[in-house]
Amino acid sequence: MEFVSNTSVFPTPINLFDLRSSLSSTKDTSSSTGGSRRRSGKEMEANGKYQPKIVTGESGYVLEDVPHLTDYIPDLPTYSNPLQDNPAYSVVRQYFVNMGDTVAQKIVVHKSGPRGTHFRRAGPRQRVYFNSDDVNVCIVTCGGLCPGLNTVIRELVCGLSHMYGVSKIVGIEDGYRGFYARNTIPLTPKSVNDIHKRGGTIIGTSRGGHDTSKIVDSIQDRGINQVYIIGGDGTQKGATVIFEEIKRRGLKVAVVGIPKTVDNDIAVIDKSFGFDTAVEEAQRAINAAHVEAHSAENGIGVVKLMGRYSGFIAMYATLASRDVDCCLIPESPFYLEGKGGLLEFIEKRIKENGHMVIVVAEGAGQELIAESMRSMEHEDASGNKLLLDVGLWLSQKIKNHFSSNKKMAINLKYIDPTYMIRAVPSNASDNVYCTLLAHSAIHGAMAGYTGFTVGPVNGRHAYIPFYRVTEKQNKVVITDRMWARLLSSTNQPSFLSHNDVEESKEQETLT
Ligand SMILES: Nc1ncnc2c1ncn2[C@@H]1O[C@H](COP(=O)(O)OP(=O)(O)OP(=O)(O)O)[C@@H](O)[C@H]1O
Ligand SMILES: O=P(O)(O)OC[C@H]1O[C@](O)(CO)[C@@H](O)[C@@H]1O
Ligand SMILES: [Mg+2]
Repeated sequence: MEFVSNTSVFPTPINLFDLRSSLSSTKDTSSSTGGSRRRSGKEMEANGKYQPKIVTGESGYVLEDVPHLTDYIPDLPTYSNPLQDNPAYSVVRQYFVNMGDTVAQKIVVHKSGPRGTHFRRAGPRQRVYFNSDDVNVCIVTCGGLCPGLNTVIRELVCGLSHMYGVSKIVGIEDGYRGFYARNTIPLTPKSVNDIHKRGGTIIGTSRGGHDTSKIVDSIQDRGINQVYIIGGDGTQKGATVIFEEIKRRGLKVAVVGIPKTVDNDIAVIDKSFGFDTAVEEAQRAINAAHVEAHSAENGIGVVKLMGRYSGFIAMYATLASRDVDCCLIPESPFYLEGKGGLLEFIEKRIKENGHMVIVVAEGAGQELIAESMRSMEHEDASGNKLLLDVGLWLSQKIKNHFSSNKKMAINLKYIDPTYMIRAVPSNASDNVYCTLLAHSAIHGAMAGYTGFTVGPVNGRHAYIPFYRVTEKQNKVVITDRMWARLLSSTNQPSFLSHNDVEESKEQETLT
C-alpha cells in the first residue's frame, strides 16, 4: 500500500472489507456519506491535526479519502438534493455519483501490479448536508493572477444559485488578508454575468497576510458556512490550516480549495486552469521573437516566460511553436561556456540558420546567475524567493560572448511577456474547465465534504485531500518522454552528463 510522505500526518490504513457495504452503496442515505466517515475516532491525532483517511482494498487498492463534516460533528441532518427537481438535471440518467466511485491516480497498470491510489469521485450526491436557504458562501482568490479566475468565480456564483438555490454569496476582497482587513463584495449571477470576459480577478488577490485565527474569527462572525479558496500551492497550505482551525472549533463550515497556478506546478491534478491560455498567449511573443530574429542578420530572439520552479509553460510553448531553437527550464540545469555549452550551441545554430529563438523560463539558471551576480535572497510577502532576471542576464551574456574578440555581429531582441500571458481572459477550453471545477467544488461542499481540493485526475474530476496537493510541486521530469520530444524537436543539447541522467531517474523513482 502507498503511504503519504507528509511527515506531519500519519495515515491510518483501514481495510476495505470493513467498509465495503457503504463504499459500494449506490444510494446516499441520511446516515452515510461513504465508508470512511465511520472512522472518525481514528482520524484525530493527539494534537488535533487532520489525519489522512486511507482505505485499503483488494489487489493493492488504496483510497485516499477527504474529510467530511460528520467526522467531527455527529448526527448532522441531511436534505434531498434540490438538483433532482431541477429541469436541466433531473432528466440525466445516473446524475448522482455512486458513493463507491473512485478515480485512479495511475491508469497505466500491469497485470500483477497493485491497483494503487484512488481519490473520491467528484459530483452531486443524492443527499446534501446543507439546506439551501441556510448556505452562506464566501469566495477568495490568493496568489498571482491566472487566466480563468473570473470564470471560476462566475461559475461558483451561478452554479450555487442555479443548481442549489443559494443566494448569500460574497467575495472576500484582496486575498487572505481581506477576511479581516477589508469589506466583502456581494456576488450575484447578475453581477458576475460578464466577468469571464475579463482577465484578473474581480475580487482582487494578494500575497502574504495569512492570519489563521483572524481569518477563522471572520468566517465565524459572518456566519459563513462554505468557503471557496482559489489559489496555488501556498494558498492550499493556507486553506489546510483554516480547515484545521475550523475543525478544532467544531464549526459546520466546508472548506474547499480550487487549484490555481499558471505555472501548472500543482501535483496530482492533470493540468491547472489557465495553463492552456497562457501557452497560447506565449505563442504571440515567440512569433514576434521569430519574426524579429528571422528578419535581421544573425538575429537572436530571447523570450522569457513564467515558471518559477516548473518549466511547463516554456516546454509546451516551445513544443507548440516549432520556431524555438532552445528551451531552458528550471528542472534542466545548463551551462554557458565550453564544449557542449549554450554559447557554443548558439554559435553553431546561427551559422547554420542565420537566426535563432531561445525560450527561457524565469526560474531557469538561477544558480548560474547567483554565481555571477551578488544574490540578495529577497522574498515576497508569501515567502516565495524573488528571482533574478534570467532573460536580461542571458541576453547580456550572449551579447558579451559575441562582441568579445569581435566574433560575430549579432542582433539580439529580448521579449519579456511574462505578465501579459497571465493577465488575459481564459480561452474557450479553459472556460469549460473552470465551469467543471466550480461545479465539482459546489457538489462536494453541499455533500458535506471539506478540507479538499478539486481537480481532474486522468480526466475525471476528484476530491483530493489538501496534503496531496501541497506535499510536493509538479515539475517537468527531464527523463520523461515529453522532455525528450522537446529535445528532439529543437535539437538542442541536453546539457546533461550520464551521471545527471542517472541521478534524475533515481530521484524520480524515490518520489
Ligand atoms: N505555509 C503556509 N501557511 C499558511 N498560509 C500560506 C502558506 N504559504 C502561503 N500562504 C498564504 O497563501 C497565500 C498565497 O500564497 P502564494 O503567494 O505563495 O501564492 P500561491 O497560492 O502559491 O499562488 P502562485 O501560484 O501565484 O504562487 C498568501 O496569502 C500566503 O500568505
Ligand atoms: O510578481 P508576482 O505577482 O509575485 O508573480 C510572479 C510569480 O507568479 C507566478 O506567475 C505564479 O503565479 C510565477 O510564475 C511568478 O514567478
Ligand atoms: Mg506558489
